[in-house]
Amino acid sequence: MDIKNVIVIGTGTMGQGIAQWFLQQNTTVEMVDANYDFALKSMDRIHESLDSLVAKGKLEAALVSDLKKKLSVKKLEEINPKADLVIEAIIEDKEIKKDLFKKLDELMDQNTVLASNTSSFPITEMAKDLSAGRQKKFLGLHFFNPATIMKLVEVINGLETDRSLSQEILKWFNSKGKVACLCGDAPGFIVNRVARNFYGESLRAVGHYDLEKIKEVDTVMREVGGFKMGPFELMDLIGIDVNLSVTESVYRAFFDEPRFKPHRLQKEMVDGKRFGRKTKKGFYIYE
Ligand SMILES: C[C@H](O)CC(=O)SCCNC(=O)CCNC(=O)[C@H](O)C(C)(C)COP(=O)(O)OP(=O)(O)OC[C@H]1O[C@@H](n2cnc3c(N)ncnc32)[C@H](O)[C@@H]1OP(=O)(O)O
Repeated sequence: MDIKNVIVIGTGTMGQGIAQWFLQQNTTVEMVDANYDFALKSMDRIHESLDSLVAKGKLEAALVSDLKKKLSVKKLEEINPKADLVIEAIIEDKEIKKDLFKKLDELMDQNTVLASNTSSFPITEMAKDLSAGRQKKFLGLHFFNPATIMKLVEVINGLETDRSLSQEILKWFNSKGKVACLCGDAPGFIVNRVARNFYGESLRAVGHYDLEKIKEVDTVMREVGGFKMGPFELMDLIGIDVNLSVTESVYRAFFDEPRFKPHRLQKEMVDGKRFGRKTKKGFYIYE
């Protein structure tokens, strides 16, 4: 199989990274966002990112000029109905995602594959209101931030997903340098489930906002634990708001299992609009 045309819906941090990664595979990418101007800004940021790869000598200027022509911003009703793949990377709200997929089910050709980049919602449940044919062509494709760099892609089958399709997609990603792995359709899949305790225990260890303790935990996990980033640095990268909604969703999906319980400090940070790097203020301040 080959993926030549992709539509990415939702152009926040993840959607933007996913769109850029596909573009760099020479795929035609259409970006859609409920806020059209925001999508245009995301396209500008992809252009800037590609230009910086040219400046670093990692990509040829001529190639980047060709790639930019393959990237566009569209309204939902204008997208190519025959695209190979649509990836949804919108807000982590199950009902909003399900409504979008119902619209896409009608809009898109029967051969188009629909995928969700959900961090935590079960794929079978997301697919259940779609037509029987589409349920076979619906799966989870979960990328990691920054999507242009992080190799892992979790591939998740719903109960009805055509197994040969997910195997083909898995092979396609691996042939493009990603490390794709098949995960069970369990809340949080693999990484976001295991990582709940990385964040949760760290939050419980500091208890309340205390920058010195936060730095201490991060330093220990990075320098001694061998993690690329400490838990608080990583929450700032992912977005503390995004991380809280993933925590709440995993917690609820496991019937309020105490080990996945969100921490009050996460909520306090979100209430204070300290979302992390994207607002220049999270556990750390970014000038
Ligand atoms: C919530 C979701 O459902 C799931 C998730 O996304 S969970 C989060 C998963 N992500 C992680 O665990 C990230 C862990 N951190 C890392 O891997 C690394 O620290 C990192 C890749 C972010 C940065 O790498 P590091 O070597 O520490 O720093 P640095 O030297 O500044 O950057 C390395 C390269 O990454 C690039 N980079 C850094 N941050 C970036 C970002 N946010 N976006 C795009 N590129 C970035 C840099 O430009 C640099 O590129 P270059 O080699 O061409 O110069």
